[in-house]
Amino acid sequence: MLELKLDEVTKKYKDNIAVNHISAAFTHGVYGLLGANGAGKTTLLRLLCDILRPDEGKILCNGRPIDKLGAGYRRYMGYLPQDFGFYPDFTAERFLMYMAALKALPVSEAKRKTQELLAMVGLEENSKKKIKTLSGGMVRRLGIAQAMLNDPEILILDEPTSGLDPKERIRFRNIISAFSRDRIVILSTHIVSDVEYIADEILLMKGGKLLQQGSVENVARQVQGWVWELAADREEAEALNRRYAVSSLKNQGDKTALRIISEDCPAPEAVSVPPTLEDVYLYYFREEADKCC
Ligand SMILES: Nc1ncnc2c1ncn2[C@@H]1O[C@H](COP(=O)(O)OP(=O)(O)OP(=O)(O)O)[C@@H](O)[C@H]1O
Repeated sequence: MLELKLDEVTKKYKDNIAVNHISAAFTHGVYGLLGANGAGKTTLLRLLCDILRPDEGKILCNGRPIDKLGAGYRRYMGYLPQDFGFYPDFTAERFLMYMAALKALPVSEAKRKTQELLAMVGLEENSKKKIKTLSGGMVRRLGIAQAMLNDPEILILDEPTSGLDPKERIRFRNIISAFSRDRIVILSTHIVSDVEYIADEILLMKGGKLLQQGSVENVARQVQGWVWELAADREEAEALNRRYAVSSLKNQGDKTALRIISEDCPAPEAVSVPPTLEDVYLYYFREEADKCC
């Protein structure tokens, strides 16, 4: 079984520590790298792909440093960068054939894989269209397909679901779940629901550090006893919203239903409820959530 290991890996951009002494291990399954903008996700994924080299620490594949494995390691690897480059005048099909050639696939296999992947990501009807005429979601799906051309043992996807509509997100989840059997899939996102249902493990990153790693249930357990629900009148709801991290707020007649993350009980009528991954995310990233919403 393949094992990828990060051992105290650090990467700096001048004085900015983008990845700060991260240790983690990956065997087969889906790993969801979750963090707000600037958490260091892209840098970590680029390190795992051997595009960047760590300033400190080691990355090992089956016990061997990946920089020593070189091309041998990259053969194992499929990568979808955050902004993947393509030729806008190529058709989807031609682009996949071209990428297959870069990955040194024999022509007959490239043809077979191209058709198989176009069908898998739901682009067969658009295969002869130029990429510049495809929607953002379709281009993203094409990016996912190109990352899978060489049947990689390690698939690394940077924000694969950005630009996908809800239907495309579900299709993506199903593709990844099926693909991840016996392989390592690591994907980054700041959208909790994208990884909540498919990730075997969650890695929560903030400020270059790994805050948590574990199953969805175990990570969610970090805020066990700190998630509360209550119904309040409008004025009280507004006051609670200013004071606490509120993960949901719904109007229900003349009352407002709130879900609050707080180490202390926010109001006598509040009831403790089981935590979700979304609650954990809000607990750790409240400032970021406040900034963006
Ligand atoms: N090439 C670079 N040169 C200098 N600083 C960089 C570079 N790339 C990233 N950074 C900085 O490193 C930190 C981590 O960035 P990174 O892109 O890895 O985070 P991220 O979690 O992927 O964020 P996002 O979701 O916005 O892509 C940020 O402070 C960012 O500004």
